[in-house]
Amino acid sequence: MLAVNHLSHSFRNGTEDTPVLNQIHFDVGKGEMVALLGSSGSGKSTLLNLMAGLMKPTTGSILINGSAIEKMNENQLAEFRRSHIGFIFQSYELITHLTVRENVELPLVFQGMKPKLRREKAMSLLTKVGLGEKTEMFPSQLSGGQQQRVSIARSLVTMPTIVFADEPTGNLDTKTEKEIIDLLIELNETLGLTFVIVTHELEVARRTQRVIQLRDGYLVEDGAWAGEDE
Ligand SMILES: Nc1ncnc2c1ncn2[C@@H]1O[C@H](COP(=O)(O)OP(=O)(O)OP(=O)(O)O)[C@@H](O)[C@H]1O
Repeated sequence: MLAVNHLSHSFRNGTEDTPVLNQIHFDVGKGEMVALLGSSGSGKSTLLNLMAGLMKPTTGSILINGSAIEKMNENQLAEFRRSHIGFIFQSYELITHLTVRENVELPLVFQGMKPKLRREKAMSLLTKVGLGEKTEMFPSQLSGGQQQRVSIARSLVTMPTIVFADEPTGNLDTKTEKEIIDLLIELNETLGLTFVIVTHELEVARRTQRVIQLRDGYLVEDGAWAGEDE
């Protein structure tokens, strides 16, 4: 499903290379739900951006369903991301002048799907995430938790191979955070979707099956959640 092979990444500051990830190596199987945990600056976002094909690694490779994404050119990658990768952002990234339903339909518009079918798919997912009554509203008319539900529905509407989430509960209060985690777990269990969730919220890590911890660019733990400390 996902294989991260001896991945290292450095950023160039002027003439100096600053290593941010060092020899990161792990696999994620189909249907797994993994939390990627680490304190600020540990390299979580960089790793997520590499896995989602938003950046190319300095060395190492990332295989999704057996395809090495770092070897793809721009067009191949865009096409691959459209059909295989879902992404949930901390700040939702919804399009304000489109309705909730239109936002969820958008990835299917890019796939060239016919309006009737994409509308049905969007409505069905919006019902699943508890927004069946809000489909014709605009994002600004919804709460933060509801906007994140729209973003989740949008990330799943293409039935991607893997869904990456970047601090999906980072802007939410504790109660809403719990509801969003419950929803992600339910979607993982009922649809067999594979999730990698970047977080520094221990509550998220406590609830997933597996936690991968980064510290200063190194993978320091990989297994079931075992403690209170980061
Ligand atoms: N474009 C860049 N150029 C130079 N250095 C960068 C760049 N992006 C990130 N870094 C550095 O890489 C390191 C890891 O950053 P990253 O954003 O991956 O960490 P993080 O664990 O996601 O942190 P946070 O939880 O605060 O988002 C940091 O030291 C950061 O300063």
